[in-house]
Amino acid sequence: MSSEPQVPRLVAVTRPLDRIPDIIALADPENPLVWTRGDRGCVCIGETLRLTFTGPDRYAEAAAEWRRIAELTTIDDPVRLPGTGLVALGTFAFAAESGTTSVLVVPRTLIARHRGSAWITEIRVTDADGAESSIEQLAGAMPQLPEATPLRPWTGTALGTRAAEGAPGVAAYLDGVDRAGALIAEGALEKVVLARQVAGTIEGDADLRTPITRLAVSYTDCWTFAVDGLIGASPETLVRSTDGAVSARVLAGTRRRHRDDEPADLRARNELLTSPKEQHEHAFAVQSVVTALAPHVRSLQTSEEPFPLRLPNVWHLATDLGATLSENSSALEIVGALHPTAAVAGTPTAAAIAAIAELEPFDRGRYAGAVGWIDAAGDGEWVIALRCAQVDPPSSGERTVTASAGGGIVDGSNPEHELAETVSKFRPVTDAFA
Ligand SMILES: C=C(O[C@H]1C=CC=C(C(=O)O)[C@@H]1O)C(=O)O
Repeated sequence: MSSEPQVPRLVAVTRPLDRIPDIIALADPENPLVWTRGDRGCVCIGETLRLTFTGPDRYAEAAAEWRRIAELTTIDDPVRLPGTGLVALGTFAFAAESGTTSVLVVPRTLIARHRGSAWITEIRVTDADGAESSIEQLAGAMPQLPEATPLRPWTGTALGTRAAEGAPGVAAYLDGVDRAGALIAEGALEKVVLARQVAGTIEGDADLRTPITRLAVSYTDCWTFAVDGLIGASPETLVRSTDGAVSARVLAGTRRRHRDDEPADLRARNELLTSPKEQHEHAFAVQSVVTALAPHVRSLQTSEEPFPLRLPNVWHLATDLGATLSENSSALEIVGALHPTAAVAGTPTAAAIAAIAELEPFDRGRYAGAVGWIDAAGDGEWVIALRCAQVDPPSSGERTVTASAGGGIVDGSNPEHELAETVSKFRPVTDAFA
């Protein structure tokens, strides 16, 4: 259900910057809003609008509301690059019945770079912000690049040992994988993705730019994000949509990296590429994306066979997809059509979701949902919220950090191996918050 029954009228002004900003350094240390990969990305300072959504129609309602807002927004944007003009960042809950809200945040100030170009965007509500309300006034008072505040020392936390409240411990997770295997053997479903959660605490005023920087520096093939307390670095692109061109990267199938032992690392890679079980698990994920994307696109092409994607912690089987939009769908509408893919739910989808509800006795929150951004044209980039943790607001001088990781269970999955795989998948977050 939408929290904003009346459609606000916004103004957005973008101007080029003559200096390339350090995106992460400019983020609010305690409430960072960041989206970055390599020489691209943005940081947002302040909020002009926050839209919240819950329930089974959260993606569709967000997409419809964004369309209405974008139509009514006055934009002054001479830069005209992906992500200039009006933009919102968002993070969505995995499950329809989740107690966690899904949000779209329209920033007050957005500072971004795209390779050698950089810009600043200011966004306001026209009829609520007094002197700043008209586009002329906003354009006449554009701020310069702000100075970053100094980084505060990081004290860290040992994430990874304590199960999150209400989440299964190691024994319960192993039992869940066993029971999933039994459901698959009975023919109730073919694949289900089971996750577990671990928790830790950080100081209430911890400077979150440290874990974000660590993720961005180490996971250069991933999108590093910080949206409404959800912080992570995801390798899996749900959809990237630019001027009618759509792309996606599907991942499923994993082996731990052996970074200190090259022969063992190559063996792990080759095992992954030749394992019928991993190929099978991967094929379900690709099929789910192709089926969901097909009605919205034409000329859908995929890489011929899965390729090995090397990340610092794991190898993944990966398939890249490209297509052309056949209708005027926005990135959020495509996200709604794709979620949840078999990389995070299973096959068939409904049976997998039911099995997750039965075998995973906790709310995934935004883990395995979508996180990304959208602009006024409906273009954007959305990834699956993997390799991430939710940082709660401070309470009694501390903030709880809850990290989630899971893996696909198919016929022949071994519970101990699945457990080890979750440990490898937690590593980006446990290292970042260490
Ligand atoms: C569910 C997760 O990863 C998915 C993405 C890549 C590989 C996966 C796998 O091999 O099971 C999972 O489908 C996770 O990281 O929590």
